[in-house]
Amino acid sequence: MFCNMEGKLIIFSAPSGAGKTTIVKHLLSKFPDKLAFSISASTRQPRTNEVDGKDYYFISKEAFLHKIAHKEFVEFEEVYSGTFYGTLRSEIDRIWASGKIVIFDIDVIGGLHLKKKFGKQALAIFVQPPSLDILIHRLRSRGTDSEDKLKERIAKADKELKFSSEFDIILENDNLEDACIQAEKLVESFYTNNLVVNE
Ligand SMILES: Nc1nc2c(ncn2[C@@H]2O[C@H](COP(=O)(O)OP(=O)(O)O)[C@@H](O)[C@H]2O)c(=O)[nH]1
Ligand SMILES: Nc1ncnc2c1ncn2[C@@H]1O[C@H](COP(=O)(O)OP(=O)(O)O)[C@@H](O)[C@H]1O
Repeated sequence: MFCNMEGKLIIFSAPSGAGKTTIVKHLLSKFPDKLAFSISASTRQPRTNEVDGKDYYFISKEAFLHKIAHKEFVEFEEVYSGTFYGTLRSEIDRIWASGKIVIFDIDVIGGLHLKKKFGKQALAIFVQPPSLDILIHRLRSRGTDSEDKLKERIAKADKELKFSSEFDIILENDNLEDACIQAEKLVESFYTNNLVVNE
């Protein structure tokens, strides 16, 4: 499928619990005419309040493998054992065709893949929690994961925190309001070409 290479992308990556979904949702409500969310495909079960076709395209593993075979993903990963997530090329095309910037909530390795693929078209932001302990506390308080799933997320988080320096920007998420204001400034600067990023 045709992929217009002129558009822009803003990537939010971080370990689970750092606050990227919260910040991305804030930005989408603040800039509805500028940004649109890349809805990933995922094989995980929807959480309460998550909507198919809004938060994710929740699909079976068979359907996911079919999409891999048909080269429908720009990137995909088995983020947690047995659970796949992927960015659909059709999402990027759809959003660029509407004249908006694509915004992503994606894991750290996936974020770095997108940055490598799109170079300076992409602003890659790493959301940094104040500490691993606080991140664990946020994950537990969110109350969406079983103890086993929490352990897997925490083990992965510890590794992912080491990749922060590979991103264009590190955004501290200690006080949520401050982080959202900072994120708004980054979006506006990137949108108006006042923030030049590396290849
Ligand atoms: N590589 C990749 N990761 C994704 C994609 N969509 C979501 N993720 C990431 O997969 C991880 C798990 O997401 P989720 O199950 O929603 O859990 P949460 O991060 O704990 O809220 C998170 O780091 C997401 O950002 C995608 O399309 N590709
Ligand atoms: N700065 C913050 N201070 C306290 N709690 C936060 C902050 N940012 C996010 N949270 C909360 O932490 C939990 C994890 O945030 P979430 O956005 O789901 O993270 P992620 O998408 O990175 O996994 C959520 O319950 C969210 O409301």
